[in-house]
Amino acid sequence: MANATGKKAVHFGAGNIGRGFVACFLHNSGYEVVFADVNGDLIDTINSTPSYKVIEVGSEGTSENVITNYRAINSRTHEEDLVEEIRTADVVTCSVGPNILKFIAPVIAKGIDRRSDDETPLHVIACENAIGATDTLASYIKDAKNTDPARLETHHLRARYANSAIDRIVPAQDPNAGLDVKLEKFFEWVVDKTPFEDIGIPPIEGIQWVDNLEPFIERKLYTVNTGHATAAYHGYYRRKRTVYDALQDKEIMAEVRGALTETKNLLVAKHGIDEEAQLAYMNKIIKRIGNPHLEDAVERVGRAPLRKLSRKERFIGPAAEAAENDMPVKYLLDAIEMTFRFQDVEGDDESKELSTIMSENTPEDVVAKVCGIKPTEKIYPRLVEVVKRVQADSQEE
Ligand SMILES: NC(=O)c1ccc[n+]([C@@H]2O[C@H](COP(=O)([O-])OP(=O)(O)OC[C@H]3O[C@@H](n4cnc5c(N)ncnc54)[C@H](O)[C@@H]3O)[C@@H](O)[C@H]2O)c1
Ligand SMILES: O=P(O)(O)OC[C@@H](O)[C@@H](O)[C@H](O)[C@H](O)CO
Repeated sequence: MANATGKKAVHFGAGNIGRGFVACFLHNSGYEVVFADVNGDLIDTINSTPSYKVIEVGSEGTSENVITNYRAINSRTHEEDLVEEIRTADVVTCSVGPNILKFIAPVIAKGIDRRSDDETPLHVIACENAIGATDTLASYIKDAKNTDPARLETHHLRARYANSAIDRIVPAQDPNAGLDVKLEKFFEWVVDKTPFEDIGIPPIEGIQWVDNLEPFIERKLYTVNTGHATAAYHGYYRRKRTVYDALQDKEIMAEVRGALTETKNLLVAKHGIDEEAQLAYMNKIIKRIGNPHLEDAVERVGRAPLRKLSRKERFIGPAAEAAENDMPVKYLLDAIEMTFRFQDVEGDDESKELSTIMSENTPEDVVAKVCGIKPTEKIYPRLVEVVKRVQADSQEE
């Protein structure tokens, strides 16, 4: 909905990818950005800082982008203000983490419900590392707890939802850097255009609009994130500080190449991606995650191991599907084992929960609960063996 000052986007999650990528592209496309977050200090800093820098770093040197025209609202303490912003926004985006989508859904539902059926519907795009993240958000928004079932029939007149695949490495930032964000130069933001076709796609420069997102999101998650996480978990186990440090170790590099060769075989067979093109993509990704300028800590990349060990995620997703098709999964299983060993890491609640789950459950129950894999699936006995090995080592320690 265009207002007197131009286009407006509400973005949930003013963290690394939010400030460094999504808001930067929205700003460069002429949007005013209203950040919604729950971190009070961050909200205050955003509201008292009129501009911040997005700093791209790489072997080609450094370049800077200055971001202005934004505000922030605390979604915990100022819900009514946020509902009004959503009522009058053109776009809602988010990068809060896949497990947080259920918490942001109620306020988005209220904002959508207040919109007029006669205006252009709100464009909603979740920017998370997860397959179908916008669909997940939409299902929470449309849940009877958040939207009156009687209003669902006309909901499409007030909001439309498009899945996306977002790719840019944004490491944890220097705590003294204020709002500035240091990140890699490379970016890719691919969005399904089909839900917006009859209402017009939002004019966000840099988005690649596609008809079929599945190959893009699977290629991204099963290459960038599988490779990144493989390096991080092997690196954590071998006490490396950053992903760059991990990749200097020849054995870890071989594990990363092995895992990405296994996902390459699956992606080529499943989506008909050209093998040479996927090999080139894989090599480019290995170079990107090994960017020495990013200082990307293994703990950030390995964060939330329970999420990363879940059914549709970067390891279990491709490993289960490849095993079902009798394709090799040795390196993926090595990486899965390292993920199960990522326990009790300071500042990572899921790594603590993982430790409890591992100590209180049989290997079979762990595979069922954590990975969502059934005994009838071909990968099942191999995962049980992995869990047994990790549990046995924990008992010895
Ligand atoms: N950092 C990257 O390289 C990168 C790249 C692509 C995609 N992503 C994805 O983007 C998402 C965010 O990652 P990040 O690295 O920016 O994390 P981050 O921790 O830097 O940012 C998350 C932000 O969400 C906020 N938040 C938490 N709960 C909230 C709530 N209920 N309402 C509003 N805000 C809330 C946090 O306060 C924080 O500011 C994840 O899904 C991640 O997988 C990250
Ligand atoms: O954000 P996560 O926890 O899903 O994964 C950690 C990193 O692999 C991820 O943030 C990458 O930096 C990003 O996906 C690159 O596009």
